[in-house]
Amino acid sequence: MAGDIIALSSTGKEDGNESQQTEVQDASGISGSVPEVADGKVIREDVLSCLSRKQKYYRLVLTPTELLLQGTKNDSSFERYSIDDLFGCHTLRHKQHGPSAYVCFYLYPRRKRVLMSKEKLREKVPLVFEIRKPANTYEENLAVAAKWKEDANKILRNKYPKWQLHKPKLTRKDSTPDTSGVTIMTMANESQDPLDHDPKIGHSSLSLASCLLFVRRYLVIVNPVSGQAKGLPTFKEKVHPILMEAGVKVELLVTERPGHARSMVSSSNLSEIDGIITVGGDGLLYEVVNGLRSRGDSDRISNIPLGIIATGSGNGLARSVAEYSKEDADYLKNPVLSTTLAAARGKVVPVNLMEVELDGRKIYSFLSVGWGLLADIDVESEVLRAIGESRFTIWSFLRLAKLRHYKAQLSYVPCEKISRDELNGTSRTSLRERDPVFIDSEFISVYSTCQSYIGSDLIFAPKAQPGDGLIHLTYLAKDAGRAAATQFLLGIDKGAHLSVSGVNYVTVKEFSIRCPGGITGIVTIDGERVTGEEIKIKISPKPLHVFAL
Ligand SMILES: Nc1ncnc2c1ncn2[C@@H]1O[C@H](COP(=O)(O)OP(=O)(O)OP(=O)(O)O)[C@@H](O)[C@H]1O
Repeated sequence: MAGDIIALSSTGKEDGNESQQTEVQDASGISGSVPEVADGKVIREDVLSCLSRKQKYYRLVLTPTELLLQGTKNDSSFERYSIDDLFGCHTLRHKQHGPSAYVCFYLYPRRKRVLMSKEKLREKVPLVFEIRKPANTYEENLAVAAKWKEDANKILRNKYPKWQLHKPKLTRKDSTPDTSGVTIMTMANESQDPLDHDPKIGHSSLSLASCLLFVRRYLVIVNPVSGQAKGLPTFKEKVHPILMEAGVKVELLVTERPGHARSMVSSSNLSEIDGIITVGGDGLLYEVVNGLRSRGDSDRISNIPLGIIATGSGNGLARSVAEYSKEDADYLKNPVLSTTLAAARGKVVPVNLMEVELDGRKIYSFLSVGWGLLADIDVESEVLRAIGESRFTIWSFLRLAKLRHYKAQLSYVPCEKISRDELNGTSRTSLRERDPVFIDSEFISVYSTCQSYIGSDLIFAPKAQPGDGLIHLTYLAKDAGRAAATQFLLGIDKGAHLSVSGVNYVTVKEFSIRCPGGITGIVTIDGERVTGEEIKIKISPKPLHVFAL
């Protein structure tokens, strides 16, 4: 622990005053001026002792867009961190109650992991600085540390306005939402500490200096049996610490049975909840989306942003959202970190949602509606669940060997994006609708999605864009034959299935399937089996809002 620091200078420029060129001479040996910064503003700067680095002293500079570190005497270059990579800031104190206070910045920048590789991936870089002026009491040092924290959090709040939701209500004692008999644990309280046992900081002797000012409140729903049944430990060890760093207060629901999440979300008081995070797969998310949309109360509640921590065996929406926000590489390497940071950041993207009408019932689908070959494989291969993902390959061969055809009338309204050139600056709607199409035939498969990926590595609609209002529909009629069906299945992991001869691909705003005497065969909505006479699907006018970086 740094113990002999003397005469540190500090410059705090409240409310974005003009930058001053400040000379610093102190025990650190760092001298020189505050750098010219890109946006011309220095909000706060100081020379401080850094606990999370081997080198002790750094000049630390906070601007509205960057955190800069100058480490070496007479070195005018600065290590630069974008504010976009800052996910939280807290003040800390030593557990032995010395006079020093500390400020910690939680950064997750992209860095090269392997020396020769060009690939940069997100990685935690916590920066802990000691505030200790010779004559100051702990309270006085804490006041200086708190200024850094306030300034950093103010920048984040200005940049990400969702951070300010419900702020006035957060000062009162914890209250668990009315959960209609469902047990929800309040996870975070003053004694919990995102730093505890953090090996990257290497100072388990530090704890939070004052109680966390929670700026947002999330309901986290964990399916403990999803994927490899590691949902709960994953949440506790990898997700919750990052949410705490970002000042998120967590209400936790661990599901006990199928349908639990849906009943909880559809009936509880969610008025103080700023986001719902699912830790599981698409099945858990399906329950949450339908539970939310079944509520009769305000649009704000049914449109609460959703976060998806992908720990299930099917994570199509999480993968699609990572692609929309250009976080693919990070997602593929570490889906839990990538999706947790998105939830912690609080930024959202609009995501297409389909409204499915099935014999008078309304069901919401964020991923896919399938009938025929793909739906058969998805559902019937459940009997081989124990063997993992290879169940799909085995069942595909079985179904191709005994190809089935289903008689129906498929109708759809083709719809496409109007190019920017055609729009030419006018405020016309960007979708063009064409005349309805009716096809009476025997079908091998009808499959639709409104996202790019339908599984972690199945790119079904490469051209899908977030919230573009389009359903991507494919169908194979009987005369396409087995060869086309085989090519179709083989091409899905690369998006090559759409160019197979005999595969029809259209973008639509609505479609329906009618069978004489009711739909035969299996119909799936987001992988869940449904039954009915007639099914009508259209794009929902209200998209989902999903956390994305
Ligand atoms: N505690 C529980 N016990 C058993 N099933 C549950 C529980 N909680 C939720 N479920 C059900 O588990 C199903 C699958 O959940 P989820 O999508 O999170 O995991 P998954 O591993 O991706 O599963 P799948 O491969 O079936 O999609 C959901 O339909 C949900 O209703």
